[in-house]
Amino acid sequence: MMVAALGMAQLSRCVRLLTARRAVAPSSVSAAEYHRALMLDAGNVSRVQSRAHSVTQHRPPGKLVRDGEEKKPVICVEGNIASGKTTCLEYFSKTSNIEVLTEPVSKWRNIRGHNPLGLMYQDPERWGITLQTYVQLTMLDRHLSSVVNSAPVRMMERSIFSAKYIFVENLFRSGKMPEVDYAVLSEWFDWITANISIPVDLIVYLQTSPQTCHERLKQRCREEEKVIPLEYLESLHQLHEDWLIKQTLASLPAPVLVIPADHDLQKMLHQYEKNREKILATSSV
Ligand SMILES: Nc1ncnc2c1ncn2[C@@H]1O[C@H](COP(=O)(O)OP(=O)(O)O)[C@@H](O)[C@H]1O
Ligand SMILES: Cc1cn([C@H]2C[C@H](O)[C@@H](COP(=O)(O)O)O2)c(=O)[nH]c1=O
Repeated sequence: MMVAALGMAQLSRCVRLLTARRAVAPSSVSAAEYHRALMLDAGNVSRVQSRAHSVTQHRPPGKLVRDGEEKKPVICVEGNIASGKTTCLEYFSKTSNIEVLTEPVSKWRNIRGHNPLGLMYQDPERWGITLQTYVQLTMLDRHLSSVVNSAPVRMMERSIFSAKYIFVENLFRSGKMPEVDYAVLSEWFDWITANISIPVDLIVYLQTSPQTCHERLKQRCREEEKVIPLEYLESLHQLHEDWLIKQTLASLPAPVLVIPADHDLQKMLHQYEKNREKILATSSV
């Protein structure tokens, strides 16, 4: 469908589709078109913050590469807890032909009958390393996962980079992760990123206020997260800003497109439409 012409009625329908989680017939966009458009677009996307990593760097020499890796562009959607990442991914998956990889939260809540996510929130000093080791493994697995369909673009929820730069960093800086745990996780992370090719072509940052996330988090009511205070979201927010806006925290694996995301759902869908070209770099979706 030509989404550029999407009207209010269609947007409302998309809101209903998101709620109902029904499938919509995919449309087509080629990977070659995506690459070309993304390269051409680089100069005139005003809110793309930097271009630290080019789409041509899919196979850096000397790194391990997953068998049969395709040069399918990878977009990572980043943002605070409950900022609307899943909702964003669902919207694009229902209105365009993309492969969507959501965060493996269900694994973090249940590994062989244990719940490392819940344990971490109960006692971060003891269980932070346990959760973050598993997050790092499962996120790496997501990055390296085989292409599951013929969609020319892959959209992922978060990345191995935000797990490290935001969550591990926050645990350590807040004094809730012992230095030795942080050192072990950092060594693992450095080894992985030095030796394994983890291509990311664009980061979409859903920029919210911590207050908005706190409201949405309470509304979502995930059992483990009931203990999260506003201050925790404020710390995570600051790290996101340092990493993706100020670019003082750590290197960026890809350019950043910032989407203000405090708005209600209807307005967010407008925002996604406004940014569709920049995100998917095609007009044929
Ligand atoms: N723009 C929005 N306005 C109000 N509520 C929203 C909006 N986007 C998402 N939500 C709701 O907020 C909660 C968190 O959204 P979700 O997409 O799961 O966030 P994330 O994946 O970033 O944690 C969910 O209950 C979702 O329905
Ligand atoms: C990546 C990552 C996540 N978490 C926690 C934070 C949240 O409670 C969930 C993810 O939920 P979201 O709604 O998708 O934001 O997992 C964590 O503690 N450590 C991490 O590295």
